[in-house]
Amino acid sequence: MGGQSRGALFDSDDIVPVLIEGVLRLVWWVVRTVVALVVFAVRVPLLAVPAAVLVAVGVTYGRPVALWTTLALVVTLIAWRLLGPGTFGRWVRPQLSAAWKTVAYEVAWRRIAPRVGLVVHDHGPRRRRAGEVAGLAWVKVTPAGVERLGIGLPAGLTPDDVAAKTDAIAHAFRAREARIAPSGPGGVVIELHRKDVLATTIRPLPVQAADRVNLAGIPIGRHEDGSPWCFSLWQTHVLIAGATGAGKGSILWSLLNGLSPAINDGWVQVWAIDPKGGMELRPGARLFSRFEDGTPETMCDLLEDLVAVMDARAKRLATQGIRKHQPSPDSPHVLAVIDELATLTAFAERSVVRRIEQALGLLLTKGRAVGITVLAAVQDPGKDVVGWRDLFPTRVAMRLDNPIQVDMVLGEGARDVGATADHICETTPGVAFVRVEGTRAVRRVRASYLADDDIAALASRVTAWPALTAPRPAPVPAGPFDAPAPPRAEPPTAPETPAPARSEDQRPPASAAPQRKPRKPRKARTTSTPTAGVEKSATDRGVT
Ligand SMILES: Nc1ncnc2c1ncn2[C@@H]1O[C@H](COP(=O)(O)OP(=O)(O)OP(=O)(O)O)[C@@H](O)[C@H]1O
Repeated sequence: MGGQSRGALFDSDDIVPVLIEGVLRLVWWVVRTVVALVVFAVRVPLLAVPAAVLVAVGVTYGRPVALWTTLALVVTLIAWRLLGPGTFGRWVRPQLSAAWKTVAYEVAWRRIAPRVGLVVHDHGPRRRRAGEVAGLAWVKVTPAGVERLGIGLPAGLTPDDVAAKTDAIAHAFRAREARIAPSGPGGVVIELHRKDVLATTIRPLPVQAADRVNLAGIPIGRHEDGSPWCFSLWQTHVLIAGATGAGKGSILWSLLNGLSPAINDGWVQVWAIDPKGGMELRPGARLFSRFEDGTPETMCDLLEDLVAVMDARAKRLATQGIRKHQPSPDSPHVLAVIDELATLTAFAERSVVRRIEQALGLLLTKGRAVGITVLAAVQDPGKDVVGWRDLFPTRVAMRLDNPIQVDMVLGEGARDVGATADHICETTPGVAFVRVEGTRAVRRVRASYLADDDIAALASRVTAWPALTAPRPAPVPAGPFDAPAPPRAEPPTAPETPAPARSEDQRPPASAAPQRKPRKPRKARTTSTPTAGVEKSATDRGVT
């Protein structure tokens, strides 16, 4: 009676088939072990190569020599750790921890993946009994201690399926947070964060007057992996959303700090509106070519003046057959900063609200191509900016009140792939989530913090060039239900000497690229920054 045992190859009790089966199984086991060793050696060369060398030394020269060699290796590593902790932390520690964590994760992943549901089952007629589990392909550890798991996805699983399980994966591996990072087709990368490397305040990056500013990558803080957080103002508009005290100001000041050499050289201008009465931006008024913190009407005027500059520039570029604006001191890139978009229209007359909305709409739809970037901050991404949100290609989610707001700011699914902006702690202002360009993945970042002294030092070493001017378009006629607009408020401290008219359409064509030219002697001039209230001549300028 030879009933077939589970997994037996031959249905027989004869000795020969049993022997053949035994030999086949042994060969299969040897092949699998060799393949596993080769895979291990490829994945963890730092462990495999020394291990192979030590085995070779032991076989060739005997065990005592192998033991002494091992001891020498360990002493060398300890000495390196003590004498050069920087290079050890950069080159050796990530490799060593990846080596042993590869082994640990190999074991743990097989247990955890099916439990969190990362498994697919066949539904066709040729059903396999066991499901196919998402496989662990590799393990890496970054110098900042982030553990990255490369996962191969079997047919039927998508990165979104893994994203939906990030909370369960984080808990299973006892990590603080798990996030999905970009990867090629058929795979996904899970990042496990065990400690908060962004817990401490980041000092502002030192900026020299001679530094070359790259509008497509202004360093303003740090990523979680320790690399610099570089912010692009090139051909984009920026929306920063965060509850009160989230640290929106730190992103703004870090940007101004990074831009300061370009502001000083005149190929970047900042036009700023502070509807909260100048609380946030007034200390940096010298950096702004235009600054308004007074009435809604004056802020509206600033936006309409910028629309006029935009239209004049668009006309000039079209006449010259240029499709993309290149900033230069003759035709600078303009960054329009609005600190608290909702307050801008909250207390204005209806007719002024309409003018503001029209001007803002024009800047957001037509400004990018002609070198105008709008950067707006909001506390509530829902009610405050629901109509504008999609016109801001770059969005930053700082500490928010609920998960719905996270998706409102960063786009649908952002919360699922790990943008837990609603979990950002109140004790870490300046922390934010941003999208990784061109992907659905998100990254956690922190902006550097400029204290009042840093802002004062920044403002003392940089002076903005006079604001561009261009003829204003005719105002939109008031509707039948609009309240009559109040007379235009005069700036409280208008400069005595009018700013030199640097009309866009009168100036020579822009140079090809933003280059630091030797400073040309400039006539004594005043800024058109009425509320700055200081006349600034070229000799006043602190940066050389
Ligand atoms: N990047 C940062 N690092 C450390 N501390 C910060 C950072 N940013 C802000 N802070 C601290 O948090 C406080 C609030 O920051 P900030 O005023 O920029 O917040 P906010 O989002 O602009 O708030 P509100 O919308 O109410 O103006 C600051 O006074 C400062 O003490």
